[in-house]
Amino acid sequence: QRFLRRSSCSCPTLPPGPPRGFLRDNSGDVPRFQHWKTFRAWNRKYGAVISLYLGRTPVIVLGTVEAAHDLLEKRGDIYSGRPRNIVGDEILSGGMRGMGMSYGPRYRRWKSLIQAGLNHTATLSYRPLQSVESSILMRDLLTSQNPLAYKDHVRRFAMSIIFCLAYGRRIKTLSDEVVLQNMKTDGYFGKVHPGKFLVDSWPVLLHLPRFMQWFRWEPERHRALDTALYMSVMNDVKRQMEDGTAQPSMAAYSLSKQHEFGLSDVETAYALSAPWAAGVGSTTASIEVFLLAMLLFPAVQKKAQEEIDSIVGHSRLPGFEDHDSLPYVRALIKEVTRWRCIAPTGFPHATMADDVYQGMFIPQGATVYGNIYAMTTDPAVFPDPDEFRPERFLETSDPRLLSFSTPFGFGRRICPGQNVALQSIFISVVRMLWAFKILPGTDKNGNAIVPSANDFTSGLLTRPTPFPCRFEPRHESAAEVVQNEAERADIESEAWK
Ligand code: HEM
Repeated sequence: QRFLRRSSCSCPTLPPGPPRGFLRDNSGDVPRFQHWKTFRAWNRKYGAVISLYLGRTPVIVLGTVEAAHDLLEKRGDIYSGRPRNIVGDEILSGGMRGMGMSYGPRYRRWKSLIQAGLNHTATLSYRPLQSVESSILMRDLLTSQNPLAYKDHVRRFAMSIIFCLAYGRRIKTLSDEVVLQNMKTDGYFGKVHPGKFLVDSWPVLLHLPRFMQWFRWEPERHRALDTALYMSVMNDVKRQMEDGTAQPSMAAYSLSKQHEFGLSDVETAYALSAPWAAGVGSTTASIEVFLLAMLLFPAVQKKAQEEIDSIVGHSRLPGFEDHDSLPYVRALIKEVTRWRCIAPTGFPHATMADDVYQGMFIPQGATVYGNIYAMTTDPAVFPDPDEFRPERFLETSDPRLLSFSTPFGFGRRICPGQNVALQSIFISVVRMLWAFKILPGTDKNGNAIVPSANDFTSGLLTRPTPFPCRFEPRHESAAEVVQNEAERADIESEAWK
């Protein structure tokens, strides 16, 4: 009612957008598959700030970095909420997953634990761990015969880093019981998006007698499983702390300071699961995007390898100490995160008060998407956006490119794990480039299977659909150095047993 009145008087009106359909609802116009493409088309047609309705909720989509900066960053006091997600956040997660929490005291308590584990100094301290895991990844890639096996190796690499920094223990194989349990959680969580359940559109159903609230049954069963898993991995650390065998980890630190964070046991357990929930799929998908780009743009692969050879030579693996001497590789990684961003609409923010921007009314309770996909493919900022061209980040003085972090979101909700992610990506990417010719798989006649640049999954996160990829040692010493480094890593990794 309020929104209708606003838009039909002389007060500022909602931003322009696609024509409202039946009951003013645009849900039918938003495809289930890769909805970000439609959002981008609307941003191009109607402007940098557009509005639509999903059910009864006004939705604002921001299509340029400037608009995202003006609103999500500069007006963070208004734009840092999250939309209500009854099934996903309230029923399935008991309101304990920080990513879905609205901005307020509970979120800030959660965030202080996350910051303690992912701040700049903590992130630098994970480099030895990331180095060890990447050495093991290199051996996995060198020795595996199956051209699709890299997916599991990369996933194990990303998972083990996150699990170690959160709980101080490695994941040696994807058949680890904790991983198998977690797959059930992840699988279900991925399916719980707002709009799927009637109660998200009709919260009045929450007034039904509880035994009649059929929509609770399945998520509540999953919540019990998730809680048991998160508590059990945290309690393992508690026991190790009592025995004096605990490794430094986010869990050990936050348990030792639990009263300062002001979180209960179960809230702490859920907070510790956040890197796991947000950091594994995203890092894995980014490394897959890197591999896809290397198959499709072999000249870029070669140029990066030449840079690495000139700085590192052939007798040792590159490491973090080489980071600052490899500008092309650094630009290549930025381009990986831009060329095919893996969180195309970010995670939705929500407004906590009414606002007016450039004469347009943005109501309290609106869902606000930063359209990362539109921003990272804007030809005015990134000419020929489908081209994978690291040079665009080197031959520029445009501040938007020099401090490029768009793929990680905006303002107070910006990804707190971005530096952990970038370190994992750097160390794996630079070592793969050093050691291997990254080549397409071949069919039974020996012809290269060139993957599509556009075949991606849909969801909150997107990743390339699987494509075969081969890893061929680039020079005489590569295999030997990889094997030796992996043996050393086996010994060093004992620290995180
Ligand atoms: C390349 C890899 C990654 C990408 C592209 C990425 C991207 C994002 C994006 C777009 C958001 C939403 C920001 C917003 O609301 O504006 C986000 C949030 C978040 N990310 Fe990441 N992320 C990555 C890796 C990681 C890693 C490795 C971790 C943990 C170690 C992590 C932890 C989180 C958490 C906890 C949030 C929620 C923050 C909040 O709601 O306040 N992410 N990420």
